[in-house]
Amino acid sequence: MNVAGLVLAGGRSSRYGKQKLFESFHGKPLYQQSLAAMQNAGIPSVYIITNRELAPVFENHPVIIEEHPHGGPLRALHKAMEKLSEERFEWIQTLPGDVPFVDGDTVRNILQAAKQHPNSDIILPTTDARFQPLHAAYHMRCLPELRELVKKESSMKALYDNVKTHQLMFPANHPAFININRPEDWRHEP
Ligand SMILES: Nc1nc2c(ncn2[C@@H]2O[C@H](COP(=O)(O)OP(=O)(O)OP(=O)(O)O)[C@@H](O)[C@H]2O)c(=O)[nH]1
Repeated sequence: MNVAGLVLAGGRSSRYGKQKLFESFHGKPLYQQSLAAMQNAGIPSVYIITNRELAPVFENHPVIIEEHPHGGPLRALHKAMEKLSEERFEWIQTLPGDVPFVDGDTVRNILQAAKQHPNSDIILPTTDARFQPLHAAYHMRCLPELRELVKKESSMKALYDNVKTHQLMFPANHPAFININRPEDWRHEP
């Protein structure tokens, strides 16, 4: 299976008060936990999608730059899929960049489900009855639907409602899905 990793790293961090992705966690910028999780899961090609303003900070890493900053995850996924559609990839595995406890096993489980359900278009993790579309695997077959939804300014939910989505259940309170929105969220270490 040919998989590209994609770390979503172009948010505003308005609730955090400054860019949370570069906060130090275990001596490294927070977003690097997501890169490490992808690499530990055996994904050799991992891209960061971000905007023009933040891009220079990721200087040593392959970056995809959005034309319109802060367009949200659906637009970011669309941009990355267009960009990578000429390459050999079948799936794009996404991760947000603000998840300190994400790990390779979680990503490996999602990709295992992709192998077991080859006709699915999305492997959508679900925990505590909540969908986790920023931690999902998207088959390249989603591209035509993504093009339509971006024109309509739809949300991520519209995508997983409109294509063949396989839900993958994770236990409640799974640490890989804890994200940092505000400075006080660091208190909730698992
Ligand atoms: N590339 C890209 N990443 C995004 C975008 N919006 C959010 N993200 C990323 O998605 C993850 C979750 O983001 P959120 O916490 O929902 O949004 P945020 O804009 O970072 O923060 P708030 O302004 O507080 O909502 C983070 O890693 C963000 O950097 C976007 O428009 N483009």
